[in-house]
This record gives sequence, C-alpha cells and structure tokens, in this order.
Amino acid sequence: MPSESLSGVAVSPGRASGPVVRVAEPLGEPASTPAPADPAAEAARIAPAAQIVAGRLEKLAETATGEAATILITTAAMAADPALVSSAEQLVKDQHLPAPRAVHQAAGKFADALAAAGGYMAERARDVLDVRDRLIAELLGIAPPGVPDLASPSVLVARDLAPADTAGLDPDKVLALVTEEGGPTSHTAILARALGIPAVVAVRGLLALDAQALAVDGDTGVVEVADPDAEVVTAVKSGAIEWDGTGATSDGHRVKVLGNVGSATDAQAAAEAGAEGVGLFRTEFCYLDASSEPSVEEQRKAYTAVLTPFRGKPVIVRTLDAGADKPLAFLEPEDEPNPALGVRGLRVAFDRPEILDRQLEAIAGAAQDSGAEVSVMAPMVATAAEAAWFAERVRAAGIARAGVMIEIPAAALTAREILDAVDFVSVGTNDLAQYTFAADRQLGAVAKLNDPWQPGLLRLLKVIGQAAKDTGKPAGVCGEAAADPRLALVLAGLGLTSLSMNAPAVRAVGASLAATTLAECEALADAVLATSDPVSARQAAAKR
Ligand SMILES: C=C(OP(=O)(O)O)C(=O)O
Ligand SMILES: [Mg+2]
Repeated sequence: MPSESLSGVAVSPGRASGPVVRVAEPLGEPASTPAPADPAAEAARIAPAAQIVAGRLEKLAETATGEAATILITTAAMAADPALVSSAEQLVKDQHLPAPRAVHQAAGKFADALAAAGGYMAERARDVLDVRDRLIAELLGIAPPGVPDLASPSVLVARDLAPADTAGLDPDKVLALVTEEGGPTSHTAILARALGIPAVVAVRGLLALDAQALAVDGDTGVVEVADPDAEVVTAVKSGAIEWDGTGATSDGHRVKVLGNVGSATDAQAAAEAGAEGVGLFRTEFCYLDASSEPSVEEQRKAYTAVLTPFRGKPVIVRTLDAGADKPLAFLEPEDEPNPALGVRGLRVAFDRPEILDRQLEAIAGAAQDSGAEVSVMAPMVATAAEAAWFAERVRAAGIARAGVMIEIPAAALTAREILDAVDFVSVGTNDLAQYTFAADRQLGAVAKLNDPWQPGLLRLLKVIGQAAKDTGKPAGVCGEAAADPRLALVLAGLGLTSLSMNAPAVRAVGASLAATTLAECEALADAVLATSDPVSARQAAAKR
C-alpha cells in the first residue's frame, strides 16, 4: 500500500482517515479579454449555467434542514434570477465581455445595491457574491471556491481556511482537516480544536500530493497517504481524566481553570468540561458572517445565550477583535499593507467609539439577563493610556470590572503601569508570540517560531507575572499556551493567576495543576527560563 507521508504541526488531537475532499482556491477576478468571437453565442451560455447552479443548490436544500435549507432555497432563486442573467447577457452583447467577466460585473452591481439598501437586504449581498462565484466557476468549468458540501465523512484538504469557513464545518462530516499553510495559533487551528476535529497545519507539500485518501494524526502531525478502499476511521478520543473541578496546585495555590468560547455551543461544552468560568469570550466569532453591525438588542441576545451556562460564575467578555485574519464586514479598515500591524482590535474603537459603546451596552444587558459575573476586556492594547481610555468607557457603561489583553510586547514590558489602570490583564500568547517573533501566525513557513515554549516569549510572561504579584491584581493567560498541561505549570510558576482554554483541554490542565505543588511549578519555570530554545525548554520541563 502507498506509504508516502508528510508532516506538519499538530493542532487538534485525534486520529482519522478517509477519502480526501479538496477545498478549491478562491477565484481571482475573471479577465475582461479576449473579447468573444461570437458575443451572442457567449451570452447564450449564461442562462443554462445559471440553471445548473440553481438546480444544484435546490438539490442541496432537499438534504438540509431548518435555516440552512431556507438559505439554500433563497440562494438557488438568486442564481436563477432573470434580472441577473439578462444584465450579464447584456454586458456580453454591448461591451463584448467574456461571460465570466460579465457575470462578475453584473452580480457586483446587484451586491452593491443590496449593501446600500442596508438591514436585511444588506445581509443578502454576501449570498449574491456566493452565487456569482458558483456561476463563474460553472462557466469556467472548474470547482466552485470554498468548502464543498460534503456528501459523506471526508478529510478536508486546503491551502488554508478562513475562520468563517472553519466555524461552519460539520464535525460529523469532517473527519480531519489538513492545511498547507496556517500556524498553531491561527484561528483556523483554534476553531478546529473547539469543534473537536483532528487537524494538522503547515504541511509543506500537501497540495502537490496526489492522494485519494489520507490518514491524519492530530497528535503527532503526521499525514499519510491511505488506501482509498479502506474503512473510514474516526477520531480516537482519550479516556476520562480525574479532576475535582477546582483549579489549584496540590498545595492549594489557586489558578482558575477557565474556558475560551465563541458561541453558545462552545459555552455549553466548556461548562460540561468543568470550566470554572470563561476567561475569553471572543465576541467577534458571533459575527464573522454579518454584513452590517448587529443592533444592541441582537447583540444582547447573542451574548446572553453564551453567558447563560455560567450564571453566578466569572466571565470575561472581550470586545470585538476585528482585523487581519478575522475581518468583520462592518468594521472593515482602509486597505492596509500589513493588516496585522494596522487598525485592528481596540484601535478600531478609537475612530468609531460609538460601536464600542453600543457593544458595551449590549454586554451590560446580557450580564443582567444571564446572571453571569461579567468583566470586559479589550484586545490589542499597546499602552497604559489606551488601557485607561478603555476602562473609563467600560465603567461609564455600568460594568464594574475592566481589563485588557496583553498581546503586544510593549504592553508586556509595561504590564505594571497597565495593571495600575485596569482591574486585570489577560495574556494573549498567540498574538504576543506573533509580534515578539515577527512571525505571522497564519503562515506555515514560520510556524516553528510561534511556539509557546519559546523562552523569548516566556521571559515576557515572567515580567507580566511579576507585575501581577507586585500589584496584587490578576493576570491570566487565554492564548493557546494555557491549553498545554505541562506549560500550564510553568505559567503558574511564573505568577500567572488563571488559565483559559478550549473545552477539550480543561480537565487535563486542571489535573496537571492538581498534581504539582507551587514550589515545583516555580522550579519548572526557573529551569525553562534558563534555556534558549523551545526544544531545550520542553526537555527542561520534562526532566523535573
Ligand atoms: C487569545 C488571543 O486572542 P486571539 O487568538 O483571538 O487573537 C491571543 O492572541 O492569544
Ligand atoms: Mg489575539
């Protein structure tokens, strides 16, 4: 049997094997030349292509249920819309454009008109663009872009996936996810972990591999060509872990074990896993698909659904962290050469504070409705002055506790001053690593730098832990570093006061803390800080 194997960075545990389904690359803009030799014949290709696309969508609608079925039926109707077809035909006849280009322009105009109408109509603009891409792909004879609709359980193979696409994956149909790009802290990886889908990213050479079936190991990062006729194997889950549900070292030093959530489903899973509260609610995950700003009422309802499982428990809600790899249509910045270094996170609110204020109003309402003990924090804060600006707005909204994330090296180095301005901080090690190592967290080629065991990153965490001890204020970790049971001990030893992670990691981290004294955690931290690379850091931690 074929034994070709590749390796990448394991980001979501479990093993699976099965048939491969490839996610097609995004379509570029179709060319406006060459002009068709026979414009009438070229125009006549559009209507039948539209019928084929509409027919496919209707067929899919038959197998879907609820809201998904309604969306597919509406999208099918858009594909067959005579107004869209005839305006594209006209462009071919009048301007002698190739049919794919004509469809691109005609659909673009429809989408712009819908977006300008606002409200419900604006929500449909994205659907028109989806229809546009399907129609263009049909005219070009290629697969439509995006995640295909899976008829049976499959291993998804992609260059990379947008967070919105990953969030929509069905864990019953996606056996495993493998990407050529992406880093261990990319949002694709984070979402795959939250969904419990085994995943390996940064698999160099993946797209060139001609495999009909793959076996994927989400623990080791090995991806092997498998026998396409072999039985489909699903993820192997680890057994139950003993933990009493209170985050503390064996000698009683409290380190709260909290959940990272982005939806009501995640919150339910975190509560069931035994999380003592929520250390990070990524509110932007509720709106990856929204084309306009949700109203205060809509936000209040969405947040209440997430907070309700944590009635009477602490929950940290993070205000919208839009930008770079998590673009939100209603907070789109100007075109920027380096989006990760641009107007993202809290920086969006400096120009448009009214959007922040409306979100704070909704969060205050959701706190009342759910009975959760809500604190709010801001993402991407660089200075103590920014932290103070944010805290003032949070308090003006009637929310008692304000904090900020530390994910920029300058903020780590001034953690003391930042803590003077707010009630708590929470370290986003994913971005803190990205900015400390100047290594894009979405890029497979630099994935090794974005390793939370890098001593350079851990030395910054020591500064933050010391600031927490000096001020007596909490400093948690909510980046992926907190989900590693061994590294969790190092973080506790550095003086961090809580750890927040995806539901599947909660019990393992809780149990790891419960089996170790604070003095042992501190000794581990010292040993790891004395190393100069992640391999020796891991070895130093394993020896003790
Ligand atoms: C928790 C973090 O925020 P996000 O992953 O959403 O950027 C982080 O950067 O570590
Ligand atoms: Mg971040």
